[in-house]
Amino acid sequence: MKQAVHFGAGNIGRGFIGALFSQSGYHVTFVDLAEQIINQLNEDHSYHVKLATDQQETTEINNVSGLNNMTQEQEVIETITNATYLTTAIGPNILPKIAPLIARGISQRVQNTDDKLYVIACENQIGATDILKEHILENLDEATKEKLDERVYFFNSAVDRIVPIQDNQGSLDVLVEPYFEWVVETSEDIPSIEGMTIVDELAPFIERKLFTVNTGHAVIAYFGYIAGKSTIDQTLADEEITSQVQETLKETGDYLIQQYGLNREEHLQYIEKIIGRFKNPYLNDGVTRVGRAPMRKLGPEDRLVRPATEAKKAGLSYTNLAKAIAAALLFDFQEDDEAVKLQGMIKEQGVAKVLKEVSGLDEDSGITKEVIKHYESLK
Ligand SMILES: NC(=O)c1ccc[n+]([C@@H]2O[C@H](COP(=O)([O-])OP(=O)(O)OC[C@H]3O[C@@H](n4cnc5c(N)ncnc54)[C@H](O)[C@@H]3O)[C@@H](O)[C@H]2O)c1
Ligand SMILES: O=P(O)(O)OC[C@@H](O)[C@@H](O)[C@H](O)[C@H](O)CO
Repeated sequence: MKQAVHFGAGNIGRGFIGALFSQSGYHVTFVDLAEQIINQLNEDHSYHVKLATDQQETTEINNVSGLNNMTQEQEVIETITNATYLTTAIGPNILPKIAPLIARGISQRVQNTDDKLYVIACENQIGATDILKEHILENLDEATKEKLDERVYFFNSAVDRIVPIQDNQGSLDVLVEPYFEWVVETSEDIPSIEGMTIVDELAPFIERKLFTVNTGHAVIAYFGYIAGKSTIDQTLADEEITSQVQETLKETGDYLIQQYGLNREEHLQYIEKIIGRFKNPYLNDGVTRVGRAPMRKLGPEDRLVRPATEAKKAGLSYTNLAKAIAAALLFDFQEDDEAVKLQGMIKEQGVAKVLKEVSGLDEDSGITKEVIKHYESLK
């Protein structure tokens, strides 16, 4: 049986990427440090993906197993040696941590076989596979690096499916929204995977996704949090916040339309479809999940700051994006390590210095001034 090894047996791992490999006839080995999930995968060898709809249509996912990357390094290396695909959905900040083990797997593999391995990071981050590749290369010797050509391929991708935190302790089953899109950038003729879309150029797809789905989501999460809401769909019942989302997505939309020559009508329909997805009442998706890791989300290339800087460069409006950045700076959820750290930094250094350090924005830039104005009125 063809083999896929997937790092991150969490919501997207089990609920989307791993499920597509299994449905395409692969055995999927999930690699994770969550001992309970790994044990259960090895006991059950299957789980269910349930759609967040009225009917809860359910698909059984088979041929799955698990390995713990902390305690079963040698087994992970063996699995990489035999795999066709190596994917991740583990969180952008974790990629540097898993790269050394992947590098060891690749080193052993290229000694043993000329078969091709396709590496794809499925994270909400522009160029995530390129970043993972850099970390892997740092851990390879020159002889191995020379053997990568035509043996190990690295493809960037964009991944879209809302999978909330699961409310079913002790079960591997995953509730997911019906919609999904997995776009992979390559010109190679690669083994086909059900549900994977191949494109020559990823930039318009990942930017459209990140700066519409994830920007919109972040706006709802941060304004919802401030308003004391607990879920995304509940927050959208607030008309003021819904209109804030629409105004912000008009700003990212104007940038995307100009940058990629998108059709305005089609893009407006894309926005409406996404807002419809956010309203799904069966998902029960928490504002604290969607707002998680605010320092990552305030990064210079991420969903709030990048469209604001691009809009500014293009002479377009960015005031609603600045307001969303201000709302993100007020996300003080105590169970989120980045939120706690960010609040400490703001207290110590003030907003302008934090925006410089976290978002790469100059202290006297127009965006920083606009963010501070909104921050003062929101707090
Ligand atoms: N959930 C979604 O709606 C969604 C949609 C699209 C993309 N994504 C992206 O997919 C990625 C994963 O998100 P998720 O929602 O599935 O998160 P998640 O927390 O459900 O899953 C992450 C998994 O990684 C594991 N992990 C963390 N650190 C690890 C380490 N050092 N070694 C091994 N395993 C480790 C965790 O135990 C967990 O099982 C993120 O980049 C996210 O942005 C998520
Ligand atoms: O995963 P994050 O933390 O980058 O972003 C939170 C959500 O916006 C995200 O997980 C979406 O649900 C997902 O990107 C939908 O495709």
